[in-house]
Amino acid sequence: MTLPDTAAYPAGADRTFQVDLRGLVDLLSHHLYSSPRVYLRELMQNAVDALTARHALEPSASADAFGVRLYADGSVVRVEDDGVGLTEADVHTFLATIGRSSKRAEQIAEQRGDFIGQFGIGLLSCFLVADEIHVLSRSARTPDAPAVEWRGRGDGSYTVRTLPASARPRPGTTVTLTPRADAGEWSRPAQVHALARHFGSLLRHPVTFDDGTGGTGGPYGPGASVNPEPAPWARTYPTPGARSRALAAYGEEVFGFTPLDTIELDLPAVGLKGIACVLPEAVPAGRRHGHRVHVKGMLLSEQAEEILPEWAFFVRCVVDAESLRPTASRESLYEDDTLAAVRDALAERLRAWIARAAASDPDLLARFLQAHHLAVKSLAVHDDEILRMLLPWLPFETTDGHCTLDEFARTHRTVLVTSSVEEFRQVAAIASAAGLGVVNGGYTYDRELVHRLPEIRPEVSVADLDPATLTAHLDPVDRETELAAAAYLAQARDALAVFDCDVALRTFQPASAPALLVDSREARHERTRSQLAREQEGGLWGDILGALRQEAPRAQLILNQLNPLVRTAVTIDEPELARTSAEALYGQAAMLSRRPLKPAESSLINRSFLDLLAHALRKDS
Ligand SMILES: Nc1ncnc2c1ncn2[C@@H]1O[C@H](COP(=O)(O)OP(=O)(O)OP(=O)(O)O)[C@@H](O)[C@H]1O
Repeated sequence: MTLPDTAAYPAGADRTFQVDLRGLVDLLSHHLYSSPRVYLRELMQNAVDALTARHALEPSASADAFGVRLYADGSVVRVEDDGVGLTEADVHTFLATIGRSSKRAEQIAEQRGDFIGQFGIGLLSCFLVADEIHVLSRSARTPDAPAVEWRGRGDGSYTVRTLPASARPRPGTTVTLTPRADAGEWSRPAQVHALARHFGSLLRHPVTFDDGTGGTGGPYGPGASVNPEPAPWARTYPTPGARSRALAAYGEEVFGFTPLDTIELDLPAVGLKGIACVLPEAVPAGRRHGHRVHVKGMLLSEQAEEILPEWAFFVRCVVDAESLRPTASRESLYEDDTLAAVRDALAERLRAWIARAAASDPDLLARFLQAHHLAVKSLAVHDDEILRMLLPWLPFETTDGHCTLDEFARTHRTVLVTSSVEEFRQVAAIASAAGLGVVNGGYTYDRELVHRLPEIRPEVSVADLDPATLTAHLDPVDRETELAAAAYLAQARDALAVFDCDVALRTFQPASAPALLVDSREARHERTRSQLAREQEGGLWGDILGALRQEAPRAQLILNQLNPLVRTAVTIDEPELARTSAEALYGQAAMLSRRPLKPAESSLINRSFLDLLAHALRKDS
């Protein structure tokens, strides 16, 4: 089908895109803005940008010469500023042209960083709560220009008319919205006041709020200040202690927890100031927290993750920066070189705080590590400096209980480390009775970190604990005992051959432990693979598994000659009972290792228990 050309557009002529404003607003409200409440942030931000432009025009004016006045009485919301204002031509160019912003114009390119807005779409957010935007403005750049009135409607139409100067005697702009009934939630006076405080409490220009009651009926105004005090880090305090208490109290007010400590942030190069609050409790590793980011005082994002690296999940920050660039939604930051540099510099500040605590405040360091040792471990793995500073202080699970590596290395010049929690559980009691110092390397980062201990404590050596190391530390029994037990050991080996398990007799403490099953997870996997390969012999799968087969290390059941039960067991001359007792000892040692049991092992435990019970009952009857 060919569309007929209208007379205004001869065939082949260039045409102009039409914009369906309703569709565009719908898109913004569902995909760009998190909530209709952002309309107030956008209006306040435009007012603040207009003040910035006015100050550039009149540099000698004092900082509080120009301000912003908010008004909400339940039926209208008004934002009035003493900013640079607009002429009729400006209105056509900027207000009525979506995507065009005066803050991006060529001639002010060098000043662009002074403004928060730049995309030319922020005003559209007003359509989230109202069908019409009413603007009354008077230009400070062209003081003799008349006042101008613009009415923009959600259907895409607008009207402009000029008014006598008396309609707005002083330069500046007033934006008035009459919120729809369905937007009442965002336009009630108390709500507008709360939103204004939320977004604007750190703004540097005077911002006031009026609820239209003339100060008689309502809690605000006229002229109640939204930002009565400068940011807490910009105030002066009588003592450093008073300062840090005030910053901690602010952190608590903003985040709802009492910080373990408050770290001041100050990066003059990007005009950034703020605080990082150290969380008093551990958070799951890798959970990133949103930080509150203000740009030129205006709260843009409460969920900005980008300003700190991933490892810094033990703090939440509030910062106010001059030259970070928000994205169009304002809810995150534009990833550019400045943001990368800010992230690095803030990370450096956090490291410096850790270093200071390590060097001069052991109590703070201990409380910090108690809550955040996991975060610090993840950091130390990649950060040599943190590793050097903090590795000796980090807690580990060892055969001497939970202690720091430094404490542990004082009594164990050779530190052995297991590769899994399960191996540690198997050997801990026996290794410590044998005088070996073992650290549980099974938790994330731990084995890697323990192996790096000699970098900072060269006198200490670290080795992986394998079954052979442990067995070598268990005392062999004398020849005579070994010979006397030989028959029993042979029967036990035969009974346990199905589990690829060897049996040996040693003496070790504690004497109450009858047997120790020395095995490693890798060895077990290797044996499972070999077994599968044997079962599938000849098939394609069997060939593949067979090709992968290595010399599978065997498990070892080490019987304890010091244990009374074992002493009796090795003298059993009844073959069936000897087998059953060996199986029972194996089953008990496997259960003690707390690793998951294979079905064959569970049924072995079951069977040996019943056999032993039957044997005991037979004997009694
Ligand atoms: N209070 C105001 N005073 C003077 N000019 C204003 C005011 N509000 C809006 N404008 C003009 O209207 C233009 C469009 O505003 P809008 O909020 O849509 O976009 P922006 O602020 O430029 O960019 P962004 O989409 O990033 O907010 C602005 O660039 C500015 O020229």
